[in-house]
Amino acid sequence: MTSCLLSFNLLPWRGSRPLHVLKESSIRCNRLVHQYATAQQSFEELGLRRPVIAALQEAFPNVIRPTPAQASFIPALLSGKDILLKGQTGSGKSFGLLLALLSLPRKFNRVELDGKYVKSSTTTSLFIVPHRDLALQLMHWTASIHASILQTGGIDSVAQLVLRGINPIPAQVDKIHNCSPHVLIGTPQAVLEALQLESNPLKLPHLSTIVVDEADYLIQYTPRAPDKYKRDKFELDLKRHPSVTRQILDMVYSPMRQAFNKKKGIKQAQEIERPLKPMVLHRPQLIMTSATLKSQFRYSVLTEGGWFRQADDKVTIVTGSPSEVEDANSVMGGGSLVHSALIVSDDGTVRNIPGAVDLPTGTAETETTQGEADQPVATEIPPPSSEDFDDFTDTASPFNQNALEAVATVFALDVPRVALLVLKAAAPVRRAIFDLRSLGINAHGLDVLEPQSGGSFLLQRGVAPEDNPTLLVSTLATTRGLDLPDLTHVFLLGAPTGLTPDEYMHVAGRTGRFGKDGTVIAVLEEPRIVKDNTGKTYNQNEPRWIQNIYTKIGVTPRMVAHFGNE
Ligand SMILES: Nc1ncnc2c1ncn2[C@@H]1O[C@H](COP(=O)(O)OP(=O)(O)OP(=O)(O)O)[C@@H](O)[C@H]1O
Repeated sequence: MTSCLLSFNLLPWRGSRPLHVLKESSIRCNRLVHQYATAQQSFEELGLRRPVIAALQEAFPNVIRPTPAQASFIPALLSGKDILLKGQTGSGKSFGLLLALLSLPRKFNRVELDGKYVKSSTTTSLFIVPHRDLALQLMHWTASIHASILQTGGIDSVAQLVLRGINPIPAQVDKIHNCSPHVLIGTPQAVLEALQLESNPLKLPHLSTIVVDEADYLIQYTPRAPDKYKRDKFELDLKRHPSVTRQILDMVYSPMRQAFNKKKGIKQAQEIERPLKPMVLHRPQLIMTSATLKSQFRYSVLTEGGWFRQADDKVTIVTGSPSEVEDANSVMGGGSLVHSALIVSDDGTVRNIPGAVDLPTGTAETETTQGEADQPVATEIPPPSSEDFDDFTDTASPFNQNALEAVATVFALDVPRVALLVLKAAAPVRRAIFDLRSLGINAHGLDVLEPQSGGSFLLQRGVAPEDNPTLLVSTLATTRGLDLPDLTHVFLLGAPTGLTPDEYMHVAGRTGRFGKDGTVIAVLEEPRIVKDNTGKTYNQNEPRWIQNIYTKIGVTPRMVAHFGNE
């Protein structure tokens, strides 16, 4: 406890929050984003604390001024507003949110120490992310910034993790209990487990802020189905089996809603107004973000959950799209993404998808209008724990070897340093690595904790040697939000039925970030009849599925030069 009491001074800014500086309905708000996007504000002007900015400049000298997205949401966050934030992949959302959370005034409790009551810092914000590697990435950014603050205290008082599969949750909770971090970063399942412990030190309703990153992945929502019966059924399922993140948010916001409703006799979820007692009054500011927050998601979380404040001027909706980006080189997410797809026949021949063109085409990521019934379901899948791979020589591979060979060919010819191969959500990563290594590829499971397996690219911004490029292998479940600055190519192995344009865009968005170019190549099987797990047969047409996605996101595929189109 003592070290923590000493080190909370690390973040000494305790000025009162400015009053709501932005007054906008969601529509007016979009205009405001546009205005911000062209303004050349500094981090200081946005309200970040000076020590945080100084440490940022020391730790990340390339981060000179805010991105348009950051310029839009940082002032809103610091003014205490709830925020729904949609911004292009690689536009600095997670990074900027972290900077803003580090700039929030620290919260304090009175605790008994040696018979006296002293002020002790408590956790100020909770940052919920979908998977372990993203949590580790945020922690690494925080640690780099913290290391650059001259007036040092322990990193534990600034940020801590709550994650499954590293230390037992009770041990992590004890650490939080002994020294509350300013920002707690965790995955939903681990946070829920921590909350369910008797010794739970996380007083969620006392937090200043809760951030849900990749929110449309973590929170299911009622689809825009034309059929009322289907909608009602979906709603009922949601109530019966809420996702873990829904459960966490309900734990925080439902009691307040009920208290308010009881007091006011109002049935609908309402904003808790000033006249209530302070204990009931406080509700953590809520921020949800993703590159793909569809209007139906926004509507759903703003109305159904009862989590967001209801008053218009207390919720900021920030939506970003490439059309708002005027100078591609001056902002992130402005690089050009090239999309390609290869079709692999059973005889091993490989051709480009019909309609692929020979000329470079820019990206045109637009909001999609597809039905939203196929939402991805967030699952926490542990990454491969070790690089000592089993010998699979005597067992049949579930992977199409011709498809892996196509990946290996493009990788060998085109990838200068590092590429990412994304498999279906539950695919056996270790087996894929074994197969790729048999083809002579320097393949590793993407694992932030292993330097060879992504850690050096992800955390230390290391540069992969050109003489032996690396192919990192991960799954659709574990790539969201990850930032691999050196990445030039993303391979998507197959197009699982149900892959949504949103999921595709998140995968594609691992490259082509901060003004750099990137290439996304889907490697697909010929249309065929396949059996599902229950033995039922269905038509699998991966090329058509990907073509539909291209149409919905408005891109024209480009030919991969080494292969023909017949
Ligand atoms: N203002 C800035 N100037 C330059 N680089 C920045 C700035 N802000 C963030 N970055 C860098 O941009 C990268 C991407 O940021 P981040 O992961 O936050 O993007 P994102 O919008 O959350 O992406 P995604 O939607 O894919 O999760 C990081 O490497 C970060 O260091």
